[in-house]
Amino acid sequence: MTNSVLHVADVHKSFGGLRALSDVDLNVEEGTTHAIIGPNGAGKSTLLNVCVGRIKPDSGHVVFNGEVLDNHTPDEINQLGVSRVFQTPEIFPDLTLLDNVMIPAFASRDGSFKLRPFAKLRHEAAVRDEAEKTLADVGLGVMAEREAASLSRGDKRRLELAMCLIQHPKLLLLDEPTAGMSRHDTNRTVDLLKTIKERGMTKVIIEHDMHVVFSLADRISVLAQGRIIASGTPDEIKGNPKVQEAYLGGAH
Ligand SMILES: Nc1ncnc2c1ncn2[C@@H]1O[C@H](COP(=O)(O)OP(=O)(O)OP(=O)(O)O)[C@@H](O)[C@H]1O
Repeated sequence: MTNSVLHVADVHKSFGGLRALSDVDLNVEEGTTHAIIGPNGAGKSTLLNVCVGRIKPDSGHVVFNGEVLDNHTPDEINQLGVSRVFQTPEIFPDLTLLDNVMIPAFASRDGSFKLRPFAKLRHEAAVRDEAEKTLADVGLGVMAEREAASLSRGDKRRLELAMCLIQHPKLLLLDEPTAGMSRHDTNRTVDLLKTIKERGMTKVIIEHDMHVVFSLADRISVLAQGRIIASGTPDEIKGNPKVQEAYLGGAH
């Protein structure tokens, strides 16, 4: 029997007169990679923001691992095991890569990092080892002592991914992880995400690059004008005329 890690139930969200999400239902099964695709402005980022508690829906619910998230802050949702890689990487530019990865590791081991940041130094050696290993996993091992500001855009995204992975999230949400990357960097990122998939981590990925989507996704949901117009396996989505009309046959 499959196990739903993330359940989005009948979510609505408007910004003023604009309906960004209407009647959105989504089920993400444990260990799968679920892609959300759709044209620009379809509501994909809004949906991820609702899932991580950055945007509160007007109605409907998000349930993670059986827990209703309605009243949880983004920090609490992160502590429950949900991590997100943003469209614009959220890193500490003045710190080294190693420090960037150690910070969320302290947070996930000891509760909110903001509370007692340096009371946790006894863990430092173990955390440092794991941070070095995680940087190596994402291909940034040799740059561990460099300042994060000096990285290329693609490497910043890989760094942010390392910052998520070290938290061992149950659910990883990726908002256009290959946007702006060269084909070479995109392929490296796809390989990395495949490795993570082999470890059984559940992922939701927003992506415009269909090569990436069809390389990684077990299931795909298509958003258009704030509504899910189709959900299914990659083959079902490829053959769905509504999807071809709304998305695949369009500008993308
Ligand atoms: N904070 C906000 N205030 C007002 N309107 C917003 C806000 N956030 C998003 N929107 C609008 O909601 C709609 C959905 O935006 P969203 O960013 O979720 O789409 P998207 O599918 O992620 O688009 P893209 O692929 O271009 O990133 C758009 O019309 C956008 O302009």
